[in-house]
Amino acid sequence: MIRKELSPVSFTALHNSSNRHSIRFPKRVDMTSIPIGIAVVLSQGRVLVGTRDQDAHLGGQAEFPGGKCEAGESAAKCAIRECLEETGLQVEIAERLHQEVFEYPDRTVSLTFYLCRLVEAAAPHPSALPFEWVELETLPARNFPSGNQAVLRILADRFKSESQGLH
Ligand SMILES: Nc1nc2c([nH]c(=O)n2[C@H]2C[C@H](O)[C@@H](COP(=O)(O)OP(=O)(O)OP(=O)(O)O)O2)c(=O)[nH]1
Repeated sequence: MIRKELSPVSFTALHNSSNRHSIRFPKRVDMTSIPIGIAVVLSQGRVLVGTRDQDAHLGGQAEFPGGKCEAGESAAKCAIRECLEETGLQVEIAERLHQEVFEYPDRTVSLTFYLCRLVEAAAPHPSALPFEWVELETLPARNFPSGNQAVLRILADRFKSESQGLH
């Protein structure tokens, strides 16, 4: 008989009758959240921030450019597309900052935030746009929805630790 060495963990799992025939799934399998791609566009220590339409979900609150992913679209592509549609600015992804499933009272969204930078040649002056450039330090004081609070903390930490800013 070939005796296979088992680690204490797998040995326990194999001999626990309740585990033997069951497959374990993560506690929460998320089937219903709406995927959202969001662009946190940084340029020279400032960030693009807009205000959500009054009649939209979370109307009147601050927002980064972003929106719902189209069928088959990645959150990253969505963030770039939504940013172009909403602000006229072409951006590229620098890194994924944060992802979380957030439950608002009336809907659950899967928010993926990307740190983005402007693509040099395609940057119209944003002063005429509904979005404005705001100093990174002022973000916590703005009226962002609850789903943005974690990413705001991440940005604040990054800004503190990278005293040169996130250019
Ligand atoms: N754009 C954006 N949406 C956010 C942020 N934080 C946050 O919780 N959200 C939520 C609000 C909405 O429930 C959802 C974005 O969906 P949306 O309705 O704006 O998407 P969309 O532009 O595709 O809208 P629509 O044309 O289909 O109405 O994500 C944020 O910083 N930016």
